Amino acid sequence: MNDLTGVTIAFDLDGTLVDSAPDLIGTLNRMLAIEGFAPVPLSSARHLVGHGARALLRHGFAEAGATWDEAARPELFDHFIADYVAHIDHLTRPFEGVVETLDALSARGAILCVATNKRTDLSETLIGKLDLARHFAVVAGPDRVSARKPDGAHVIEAVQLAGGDPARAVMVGDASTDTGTARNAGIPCVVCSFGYGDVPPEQLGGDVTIDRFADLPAAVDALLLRR
Ligand SMILES: O=C(O)COP(=O)(O)O
Ligand SMILES: [Mg+2]
Repeated sequence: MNDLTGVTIAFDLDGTLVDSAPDLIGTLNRMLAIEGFAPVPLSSARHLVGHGARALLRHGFAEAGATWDEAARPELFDHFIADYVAHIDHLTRPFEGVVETLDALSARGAILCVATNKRTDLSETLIGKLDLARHFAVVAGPDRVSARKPDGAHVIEAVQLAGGDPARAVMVGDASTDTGTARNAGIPCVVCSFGYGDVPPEQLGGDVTIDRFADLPAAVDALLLRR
């Protein structure tokens, strides 16, 4: 096993480290119920997670036949956040193998950080409640950096905040936002097929696809060898 000292691995959060769709869609469905609309099924709505809360609301409302008009009803967004915070870890769990794999990568010297389109405060709350905080040098939501994914600046600045070198970084994600970020930043990308991607994983434009989180170290080794 190679030494990973000097390598930084930047993780997407929703759909990559944690299976958070049940709680996010739960909040979406409680809001739809208040507005008098039927819930959207988890199976058809999970691919909406990964582009931030506003995108989830806009597309989730559309899927239910409702209209998300934040300009007319700004209180709805605050309601979404309050409801989500109240339920943030009810059903959400790390994907299988996450804790052991992060420990193994850290033990080999890698710096780990998070680059997510979920707001930093919500991300830190969730990561704390799931007892994952010790793994990460920094958790960077879009509000902690100068631009949000798929802008490459999001992952570059997250890696720098973690004390790492973007020239020796790898992105790990589940959606087009992540592969786009990696491409824009000029860093390689591992795609997690078990996440919330909206197209088949091999069409996302990543460098390696993994079907289990535990396969990540081998994927990182393969990418670093290729470089
Ligand atoms: O959609 C979100 O809330 C953020 O999702 P991400 O962690 O996949 O970037
Ligand atoms: Mg994601």
